[in-house]
Amino acid sequence: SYSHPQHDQTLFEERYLRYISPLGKGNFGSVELCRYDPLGDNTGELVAVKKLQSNKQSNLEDFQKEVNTLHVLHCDYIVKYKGVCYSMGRLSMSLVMEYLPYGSLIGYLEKNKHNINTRRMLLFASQICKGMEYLQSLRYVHRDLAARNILVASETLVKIADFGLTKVIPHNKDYYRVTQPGESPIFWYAPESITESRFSQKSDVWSFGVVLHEIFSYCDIRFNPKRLYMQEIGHNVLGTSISVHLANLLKGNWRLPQPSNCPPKVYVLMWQCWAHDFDERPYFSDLGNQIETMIQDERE
Ligand SMILES: COc1ccc(-c2cccc3nc(Nc4ccc(N5CCN(C)CC5)cc4)nn23)cc1
Repeated sequence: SYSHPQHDQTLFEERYLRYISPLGKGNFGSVELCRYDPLGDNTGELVAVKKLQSNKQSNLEDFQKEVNTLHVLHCDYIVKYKGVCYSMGRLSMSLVMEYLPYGSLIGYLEKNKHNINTRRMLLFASQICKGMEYLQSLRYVHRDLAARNILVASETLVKIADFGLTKVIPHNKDYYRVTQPGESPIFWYAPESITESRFSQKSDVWSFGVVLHEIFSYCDIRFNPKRLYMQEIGHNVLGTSISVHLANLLKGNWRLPQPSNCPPKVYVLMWQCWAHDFDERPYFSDLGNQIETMIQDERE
């Protein structure tokens, strides 16, 4: 049966949404930990609430698109959307999502690096692959796949979050061209995204390779992709923009170095994701199969 959009979205009443603490700043706003407590006795559930930063019309439209994107996604490896909360008489709105207690992958890996083995890192990588496979089955391109946007639900489960930059590929094309580059995470971008603002399932695969590098570097700030690229480009680049230097570096086949604790077979996987020609990059289904095989082989 046809579901009316406004009835389809679960409505959270602002008066029951109790603020607890800040969780972070995203693309279009801040995310806060709240308890939705209609009974007023602290038995309500903890939720992550993404507040729209400013009531600029453009942000509201983009935010509504993010809500519509998340609303249709149902996957164990994608952060669950719970509903919306209107405030200021529907002038402002917030996105209500499930709260994942362990936070982003960056903080988690840094804090727990000494008791996370290769097997667990491969498990997280395979879950991100499955989440991306699901996303692509709906013709979505995430465009901001990075460890900072992966959340940890438990010691054995991670989920993809932050769909602020996600786009749907039109049916007659296999890529999406962006007009407003905005604040671009170019160090996670494929070459064609840097030079032509071209985004596809294969540019998300490139970014996944960078996420693999982050995971096997335990998200150590010293080996952060931006830092490693800038060391190679040189910090005092003048004139031409950094993205031109980065595109040339990638064209010349320079890639992020093998992290110290990274098994050679995983570094080979990263290089598959970083093929300059996007047609040579594997699909997330191929990557998922290769990683599953590595997990079986991991005796640890
Ligand atoms: C970019 O900032 C964020 C922040 C939160 C979220 C988000 C969306 C949807 C669900 C969700 N669950 C959590 N959990 C969470 C838990 C702990 C922390 N940190 C605890 C330690 N603090 C020092 C930093 C925040 C951050 C997020 N965050 N979160 C997305 C992007």
